[in-house]
Amino acid sequence: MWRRVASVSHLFSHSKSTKFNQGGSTFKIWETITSESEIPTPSKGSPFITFVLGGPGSGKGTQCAKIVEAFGFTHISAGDLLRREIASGSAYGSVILSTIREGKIVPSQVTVQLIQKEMESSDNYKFLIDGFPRSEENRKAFEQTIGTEPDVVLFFDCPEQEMVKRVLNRNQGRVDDNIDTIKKRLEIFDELNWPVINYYSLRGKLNKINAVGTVDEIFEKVRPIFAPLSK
Ligand SMILES: Nc1ncnc2c1ncn2[C@@H]1O[C@H](COP(=O)(O)OP(=O)(O)O)[C@@H](O)[C@H]1O
Ligand SMILES: O=c1ccn([C@@H]2O[C@H](COP(=O)(O)OP(=O)(O)O)[C@@H](O)[C@H]2O)c(=O)[nH]1
Ligand SMILES: [Mg+2]
Repeated sequence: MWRRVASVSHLFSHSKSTKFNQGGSTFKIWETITSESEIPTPSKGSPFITFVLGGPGSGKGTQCAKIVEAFGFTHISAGDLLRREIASGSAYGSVILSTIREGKIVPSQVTVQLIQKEMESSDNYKFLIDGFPRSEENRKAFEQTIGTEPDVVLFFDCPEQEMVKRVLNRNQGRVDDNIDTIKKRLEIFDELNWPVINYYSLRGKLNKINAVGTVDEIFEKVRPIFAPLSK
């Protein structure tokens, strides 16, 4: 089993920043330019962790599938783990279901434990953690339990109108893909996910990707970030 010995700090250089306003505060997001020399060499002795952030319907899961195919990551979708937990009839099932139905965030302890189990049972060392952390509390709980920070953070930046349209057309029979829950999820995203995005931006780890366009067009913006990694 892998265990990270020391955390890798700044992996990317930054060339350009954009300022924006959110909830009355000004945030700065770095547009990241990557180059081969800036990517750490992952080794089988320690995990290489990518957090994949973005609002509901921004295309996280879709792009994760492309990254898995091209770069051999193991995809861990926090939402899928929680849905699997409901389906398995676990003791937490009913709490998770009502939380998801209300568009709220499941207690960190539950989600982190599921992610940890998934990581530890994998033979791979390259992980895409999709849809997590959704709050600062999530982020801190992961760091404390797993004992490391992510190596790379992707943020799929998508206008609300486009996210709503995509979620309403998703057709996966999810209890939370209806207009009322989507509104709630977007509110929670604005309130709790932006601080996480800002945190990684300040730490120089954020890769903001414009999530409007075709799936392939967006993947062409993702590919250079991982290009130095072999499959
Ligand atoms: N670039 C895109 N353009 C249009 N539709 C997309 C795009 N990427 C994903 N979708 C569709 O939008 C819906 C939400 O995508 P998904 O990957 O599940 O997003 P997320 O995991 O961020 O909620 C899915 O039905 C998916 O097929
Ligand atoms: O770390 C997580 C991930 C998901 N969720 C819950 O699961 C729902 C669906 O998450 P998922 O990532 O599958 O949704 P997506 O953003 O992909 O539409 C969220 O709205 C939350 O209620 C959560 O509580 N914690
Ligand atoms: Mg998803």
